[in-house]
Amino acid sequence: MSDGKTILLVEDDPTIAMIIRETLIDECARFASVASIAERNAWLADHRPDLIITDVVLPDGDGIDSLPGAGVDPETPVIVLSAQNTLDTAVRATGIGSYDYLPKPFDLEELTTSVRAALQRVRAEPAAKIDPAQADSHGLVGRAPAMQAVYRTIARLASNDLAVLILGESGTGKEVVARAIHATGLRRSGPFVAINMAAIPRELIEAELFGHEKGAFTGAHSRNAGRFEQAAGGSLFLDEIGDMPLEAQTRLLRVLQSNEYSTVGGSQALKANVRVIAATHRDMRTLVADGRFREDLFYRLNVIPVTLPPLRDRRSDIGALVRHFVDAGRHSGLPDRQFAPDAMQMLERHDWPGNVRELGNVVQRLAVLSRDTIVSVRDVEAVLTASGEGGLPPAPADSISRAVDDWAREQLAGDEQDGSIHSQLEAIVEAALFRRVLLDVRGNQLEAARRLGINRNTLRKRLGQLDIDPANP
Ligand SMILES: Nc1ncnc2c1ncn2[C@@H]1O[C@H](COP(=O)(O)OP(=O)(O)OP(=O)(O)O)[C@@H](O)[C@H]1O
Repeated sequence: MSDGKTILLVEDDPTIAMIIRETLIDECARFASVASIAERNAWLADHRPDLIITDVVLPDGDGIDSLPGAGVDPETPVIVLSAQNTLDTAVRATGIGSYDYLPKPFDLEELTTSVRAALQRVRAEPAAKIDPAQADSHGLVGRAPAMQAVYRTIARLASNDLAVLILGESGTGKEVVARAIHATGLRRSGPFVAINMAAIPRELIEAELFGHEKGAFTGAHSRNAGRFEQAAGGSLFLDEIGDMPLEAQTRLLRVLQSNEYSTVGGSQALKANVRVIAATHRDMRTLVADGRFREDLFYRLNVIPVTLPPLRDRRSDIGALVRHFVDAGRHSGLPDRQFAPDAMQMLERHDWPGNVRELGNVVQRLAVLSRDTIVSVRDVEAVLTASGEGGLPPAPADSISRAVDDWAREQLAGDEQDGSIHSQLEAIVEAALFRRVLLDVRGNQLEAARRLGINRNTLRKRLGQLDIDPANP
């Protein structure tokens, strides 16, 4: 028990108020409970609480927005309870300097832990003031419990400049979250600059990140600003950080440690003025264990990890996401659609290996393909099975390039580099492609060459080299 402490609860639901009182009565000397903003303000006129616990939606207004004018000592910790459960509420709660934000339904043990910490005044970092007009949900749709932890972390990141690592399967929304972290953070008036480590040839990564001087390497005809310079004052989003080559990792670590960098070919030390937000779909601990990612850089980036749950772990958000994608489609000219209840249930049951991105693609396809304004379960079934078991692959070109990347990594990790890696890959890819096309055209080489868009003689020669029998591929 914290001696002599007073807790004020602002909650209009009498049942919740009673449960909270029962839970916390032994944690304080005095427990006051009010049910509206007017009652709260009247109580505050005569008392000074050591902690305020407040609901957001109250009969006479918003429990967060009305608090700053209520004459409370700004140092008083506030715990916000809300069933609104959006990033907006989490961010606004942080904006008033609240101690904690607990989405409803909340866990009573969690509430007790939070209350004890607040009463001992182990305060969180001072919170940034968020302009309520700016605080929408920053493109993030969904209120499932699994997303609440994400919103709370984003809200806590708003008041500091720490590096962030966003983890999650492909298509779970890592880039949307990176943008939300930027948009709610201290650097929101600065630029948001993104760079994808997997999309840039390894020999160019350092020049892309740090810039280069004129003549630094062949083809460097003029000085070029790197992403660190472009993002100055803002946030730098390093997407697919797990794919960053080791040499670039070493440089990045040095920059994060010293806050200084120099351009490729330059000698002057420049000040790094960015918040680094990194993301990857890869398992970082495996990359570290395999020696493919520097452990010290991993720990430096992993101070505040944000782990995005796969869509199958937040199925209750699927309805809201479907609505969101239908609306987005409508704005870009697609027809408006409703979903029959069983059609929606089928979408909710699906496992979504490509996560939110795959759901977005499927919804937009359904909006186009469905003949009726109401999408039926048959429409959904047809689209989900269109590409065989497991539904639509999220992005075929993407999965091919990732498979190639994994394969190439293994080859390059081997001791022997005989310069045949390109021709080996070509043989693997061509053989698979030729076999599929030959099967499709029942061994007709002329037709196969036509579909492949290559010369018939070239095809015949390659089939010989690859030892493929066109009649029995
Ligand atoms: N919670 C969300 N609310 C609304 N849209 C979302 C949400 N999550 C993801 N999306 C949408 O899904 C698509 C994929 O999201 P995003 O590109 O952020 O995923 P990612 O995790 O970065 O994927 P990858 O690992 O393949 O780069 C985007 O169109 C994005 O707008």
